[in-house]
Amino acid sequence: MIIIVDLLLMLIDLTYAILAAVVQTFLRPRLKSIDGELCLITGAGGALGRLFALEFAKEGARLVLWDCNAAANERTAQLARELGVKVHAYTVDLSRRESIYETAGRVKTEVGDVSMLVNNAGVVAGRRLLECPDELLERTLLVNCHALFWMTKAFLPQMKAKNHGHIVTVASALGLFSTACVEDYCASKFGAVGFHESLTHELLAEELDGIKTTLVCPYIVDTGMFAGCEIRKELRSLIPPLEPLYTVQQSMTAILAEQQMICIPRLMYIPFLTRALLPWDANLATYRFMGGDKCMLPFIKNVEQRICNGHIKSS
Ligand SMILES: NC(=O)C1=CN([C@@H]2O[C@H](COP(=O)(O)OP(=O)(O)OC[C@H]3O[C@@H](n4cnc5c(N)ncnc54)[C@H](OP(=O)(O)O)[C@@H]3O)[C@@H](O)[C@H]2O)C=CC1
Ligand SMILES: CC1=C(/C=C/C(C)=C/C=C/C(C)=C/C=O)C(C)(C)CCC1
Repeated sequence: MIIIVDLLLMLIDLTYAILAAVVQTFLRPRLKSIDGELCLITGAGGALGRLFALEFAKEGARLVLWDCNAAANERTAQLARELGVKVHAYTVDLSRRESIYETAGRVKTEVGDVSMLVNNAGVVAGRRLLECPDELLERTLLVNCHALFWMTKAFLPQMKAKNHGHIVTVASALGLFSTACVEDYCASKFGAVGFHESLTHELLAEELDGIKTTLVCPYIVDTGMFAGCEIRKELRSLIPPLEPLYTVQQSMTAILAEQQMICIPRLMYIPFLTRALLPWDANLATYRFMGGDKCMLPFIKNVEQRICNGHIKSS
């Protein structure tokens, strides 16, 4: 008898959740205030990280900026300070667990409790699997995936103590569906998506409803990280690479609306769904038609060229 009641309650919840999601698609979401929150952004010296920092600064958040590139990070810090917020920049190597824990300890004593964590830093090997040095493949997993464990272990306890916080995972469309020649990246971003989902379940199971999570899954963004990656010529104007500022503004709206997940552009929900719904060969046929199967080849060529020209190291 109890199971029948539970089943009915579940069906009501399910219907409500679907209707709410449909309605929210058409309504302007209510955005929360983050004025005075302490927000830590990783990869803050990079393209999206810098824009995230400036958007959080505009919302009045105090910033803690992490990056391995001290000069680029300091530049972001300067730009954010010009917007009138307090900024603390730290040089850290996210591929090293001890570096994360040590820097997290310094943040706790020197600045205070972080209430918003934006795990944005990311890398890609950009080589064919069989030609890629092992260390480079490992680095992608360490930075894009393992660092999420250590960052969360370092900062979640403070959030739990107050039942207040927000953890943002910048993953990728390539964490939801995959393509050729980016095995390291897809493995790490699928890992990041799984991490985000499991953490979200854990927080809800513990009734820590004051700690929010948001997963950000963009398509190619014009930051240079995937320079050369392209789909079939005729379809490029239909799904062009994203502008970095647009990507960050869309992500900010999702974060401030406490949205669980965002695909940018929305069109990316389609390959995400079809990957699960259609047979492998049907997906393959659409990938081939759209040039999704070989989209990374010019990117890999580009990286090879930059190695030849000495612009990047071979290992
Ligand atoms: N660009 C794109 O097309 C897309 C990007 N994304 C994701 O968005 C995020 C930001 O990407 P984007 O801004 O384009 O990339 P960038 O390369 O511009 O920025 C990444 C930043 O992270 C830093 N970083 C790299 N490794 C480490 C490390 N071990 N420790 C500390 N910092 C590190 C980089 O430093 P340095 O430059 O010195 O290496 C850089 O400043 C990434 O997670 C990426 O995977 C998702 C979808 C599409
Ligand atoms: C595979 C594939 C596509 C191409 C996707 C691309 C090119 C994604 C690139 C993403 C990047 C660079 C993410 C970085 O984090 C299409 C055309 C949407 C159709 C469906 C299959």
